[in-house]
Amino acid sequence: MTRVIGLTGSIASGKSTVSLMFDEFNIPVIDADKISREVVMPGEKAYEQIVDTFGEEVLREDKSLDRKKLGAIVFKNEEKRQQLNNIVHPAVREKMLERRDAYTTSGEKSVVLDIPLLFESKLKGFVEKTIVVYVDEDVQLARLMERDGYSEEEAHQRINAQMPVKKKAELADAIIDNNGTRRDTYQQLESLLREWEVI
Ligand SMILES: CC(C)(COP(=O)(O)OP(=O)(O)OC[C@H]1O[C@@H](n2cnc3c(N)ncnc32)[C@H](O)[C@@H]1O)[C@@H](O)C(=O)NCCC(=O)NCCS
Ligand SMILES: Nc1ncnc2c1ncn2[C@@H]1O[C@H](COP(=O)(O)OP(=O)(O)OP(=O)(O)O)[C@@H](O)[C@H]1O
Repeated sequence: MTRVIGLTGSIASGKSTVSLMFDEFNIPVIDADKISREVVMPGEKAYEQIVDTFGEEVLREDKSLDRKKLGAIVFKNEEKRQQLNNIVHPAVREKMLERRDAYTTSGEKSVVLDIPLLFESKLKGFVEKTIVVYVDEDVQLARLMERDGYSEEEAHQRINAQMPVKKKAELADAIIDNNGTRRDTYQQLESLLREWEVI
């Protein structure tokens, strides 16, 4: 039986950083953010729906999606964000499940689903156990502003678009505290996977 683990956290809490660490244990990761980019490529159904809903002004000259522009619209306006979610999420869910099922069918020992909105979108049923990558809010804000060059206001808008990471930590089966060094984080992950007998 394949162990299906859900990995989540809040924006810039360190999901991708932890996600990469699973490579070292040869555990495959299905990345919802990555899939959400695939399903909005020109020609895809979700792409057409986004253009119909938000207009040509969210496109670049080459007709690909201008993610910065769309982000600036949806993180300022909850109703618009909901509209975008209603377009993108069903397509992401379908692809994620297809890939999860391919791993379970091929008899993989374990697989990780990296889903930023695991709790918000009520996807807990997709996985057996959940890990939340936790950081304190001041660390999260600083790392987000540093990584993406957002102003404090833009960074707050994005953080506020999700359930607070503290609340996610309360819902998790396990918490990885990513306030320290990457090495500290790696060690927590390794001991958790040993405890769960995944490695
Ligand atoms: C708005 C978009 C175009 C901005 O793209 P951009 O390249 O700037 O950001 P990216 O996709 O890398 O997302 C970065 C982080 O933002 C957060 N985030 C993204 N979308 C959302 C959302 N709808 N609600 C709350 N947080 C979100 C996540 O933590 C994600 O890891 C893009 O995020 C998007 O299409 N979002 C809707 C789909 C979605 O919910 N994706 C996240 C989970 S599948
Ligand atoms: N332990 C750490 N020490 C220092 N910097 C870190 C640490 N963990 C992550 N970072 C940095 O913080 C930023 C956010 O991390 P990461 O991209 O992994 O977050 P994320 O949760 O995947 O974000 P998103 O939700 O936007 O996809 C990155 O610039 C990353 O390099």
